[in-house]
Amino acid sequence: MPLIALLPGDGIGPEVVAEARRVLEALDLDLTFESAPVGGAAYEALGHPLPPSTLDLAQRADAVLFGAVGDARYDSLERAFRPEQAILGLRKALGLFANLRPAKLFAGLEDASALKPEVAGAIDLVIIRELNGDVYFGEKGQRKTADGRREGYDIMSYDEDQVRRIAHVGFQTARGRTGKLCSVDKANVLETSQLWRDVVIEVSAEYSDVQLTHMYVDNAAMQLVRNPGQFDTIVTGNLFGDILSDQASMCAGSIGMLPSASLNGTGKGMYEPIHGSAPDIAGQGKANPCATILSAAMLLRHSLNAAAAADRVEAAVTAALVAGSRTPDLGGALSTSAMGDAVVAKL
Ligand SMILES: NC(=O)C1=CN([C@@H]2O[C@H](COP(=O)(O)OP(=O)(O)OC[C@H]3O[C@@H](n4cnc5c(N)ncnc54)[C@H](O)[C@@H]3O)[C@@H](O)[C@H]2O)C=CC1
Ligand SMILES: CC(C)CC(=O)C(=O)O
Ligand SMILES: [Mg+2]
Repeated sequence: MPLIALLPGDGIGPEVVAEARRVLEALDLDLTFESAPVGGAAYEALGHPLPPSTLDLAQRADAVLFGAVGDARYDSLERAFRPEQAILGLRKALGLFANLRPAKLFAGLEDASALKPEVAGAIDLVIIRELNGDVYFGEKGQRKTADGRREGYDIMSYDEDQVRRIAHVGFQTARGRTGKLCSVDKANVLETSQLWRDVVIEVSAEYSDVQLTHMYVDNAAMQLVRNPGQFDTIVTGNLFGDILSDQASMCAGSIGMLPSASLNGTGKGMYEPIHGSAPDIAGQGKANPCATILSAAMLLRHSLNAAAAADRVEAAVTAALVAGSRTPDLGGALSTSAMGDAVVAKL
């Protein structure tokens, strides 16, 4: 019986994870669930954002369903104790180097997109974001310059093995879709990106069936709103992927719609919406649970080998949206749990 670790976290995390759990339970798949605190909730309960008991559960489980972490009230803590360190720590400890962030416009959401309907309608892409390296995991700190001024620093780096393994994920993903891979970097300025580009080109020799292009990240940000339909698979680093996926979400209607899968090549994975803990709407029943429900579908597909069940969940989300079910971010008035009800009713 597969064990799913539920790590709801902070803010809207518990609200959206509760709905995704209901959807998974409604499938009657014989899953077991175990929950543990993470982020600010874990700091309050156990004095650390990623306590050993939570990490142990994540390591024992077949898959992890994660909500979100973070709240301004922890922003003055020493960095090691801040909620966000929990998500970074889990990604590192579980070796989750490949983050898949699909962005497509669900039927009927053209009016929710920030783009013109005819532009938004073409969006169907996946961002493959490297998740274990880059500036997020480099040496960082604050120090004093020789003349006594404060200076902050974060080292950006990738080694060739890190780039190679995510490049393979990019090429393989593109191969399974329309065969177009766009590698996004900043090779005109950054040495980290130059190595990235060189290694991606080397790996491309093994994928002659995939059409590889390169784009600078600033242009990619612009092209995503100008013509998102030109992209199929994007492979990029941790920082650029983080930013571009939030942007892509709004092209597709709402940040409350985008799921993600974080994988390490073993079949085990962590699944989470791309959004954060949204303190501005937490506790008000306004959060859109679809990103987390769709993350649960990715969990079924990638970790439990249950593609038919994943298809069922995705079809139920589509059917609920087509029937007009909308949370406030999509221009509707349904509460988080009413949106969950609408999806469960369509399973
Ligand atoms: N993976 C994680 O746990 C992440 C955590 N964070 C943390 O979350 C906290 C808030 O960060 P923000 O920059 O405000 O980003 P955020 O993604 O939490 O919120 C940005 C905006 O999107 C809205 N939003 C987000 N999810 C939504 C949903 N499901 N339905 C409807 N509206 C939604 C929020 O209300 C807010 O206006 C911070 O502490 C941050 O560090 C941020 C991003 C990812
Ligand atoms: C809080 C960050 C570490 C994570 C983030 O913004 C993301 O993964 O999208
Ligand atoms: Mg982010």
